[in-house]
Amino acid sequence: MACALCRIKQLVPPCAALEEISVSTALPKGLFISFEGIDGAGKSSHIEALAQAFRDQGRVVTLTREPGGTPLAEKLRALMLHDAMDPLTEALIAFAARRDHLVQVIEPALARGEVVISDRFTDATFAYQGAGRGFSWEQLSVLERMAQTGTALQAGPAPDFMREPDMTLWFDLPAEVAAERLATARVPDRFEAQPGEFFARVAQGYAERARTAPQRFVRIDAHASRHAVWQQITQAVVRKGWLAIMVGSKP
Ligand SMILES: Nc1ncnc2c1ncn2[C@@H]1O[C@H](COP(=O)(O)OP(=O)(O)OP(=O)(O)O)[C@@H](O)[C@H]1O
Ligand SMILES: Cc1cn([C@H]2C[C@H](O)[C@@H](COP(=O)(O)O)O2)c(=O)[nH]c1=O
Repeated sequence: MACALCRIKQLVPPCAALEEISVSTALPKGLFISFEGIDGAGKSSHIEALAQAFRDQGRVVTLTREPGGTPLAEKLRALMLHDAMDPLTEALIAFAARRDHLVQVIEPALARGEVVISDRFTDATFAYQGAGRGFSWEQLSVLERMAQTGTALQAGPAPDFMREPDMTLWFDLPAEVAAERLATARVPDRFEAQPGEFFARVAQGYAERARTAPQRFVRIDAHASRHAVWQQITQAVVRKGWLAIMVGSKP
């Protein structure tokens, strides 16, 4: 469609006004943000608030979780959280659920230019099945590559492009503090029922994962007040230029 002046002057190629129109109607870039941390670190207390902050600034948000996010992956979640199994079975189920989640939900939303916020993603598998259960990180890396490659829908990424979050907000909290927070909170699932040493290992696993991807990870000091945690989250996304400064916003 040419602008009014172009039509009158019958200009070909069209003028800058047309370029402006095409720029302004272009899809925003999809963003993929994951929330990570041990059980009880405080992720769920802020995830909806971040989604709302994006909506308030005109973005469409897909809020999702792992394991889960699709009908099939939610069935796999129920198995993972409640049925006894060995560490490799657990890891395979986590990646099977993730593949379905990527193909059915995450990639289509990113291709539509949405903001995808996921309560956990692959770092949880490295932390829980890797550091927590003692499963080899090398082998988890092979599964990661298989499950997260070849899913992108937009033209552009190379065939071997492996989907990862653009930013991971890592809620870092000592295992004993998380345990205190969860003590009265709810009936524990198979993971939440694990002893303190398990969560200490999982917390170390997250720290190790953060060391390997410093450009993606943002450490959130989750031992702070809810308000201070929220400020750290908003600062991280504002610093990236993904949100404008949010004066007086709160979780
Ligand atoms: N900054 C905070 N200070 C004190 N308590 C908090 C803070 N943030 C959350 N909590 C409380 O800690 C408990 C766990 O929080 P929340 O459910 O958000 O954690 P989570 O990381 O989502 O846990 P899970 O991964 O197990 O679902 C809740 O009772 C919540 O009210
Ligand atoms: C993605 C993923 C998750 N887990 C564990 C971590 C938690 O204990 C549960 C999910 O419960 P939440 O209340 O939704 O946080 O699952 C895991 O062990 N491996 C994974 O890949």
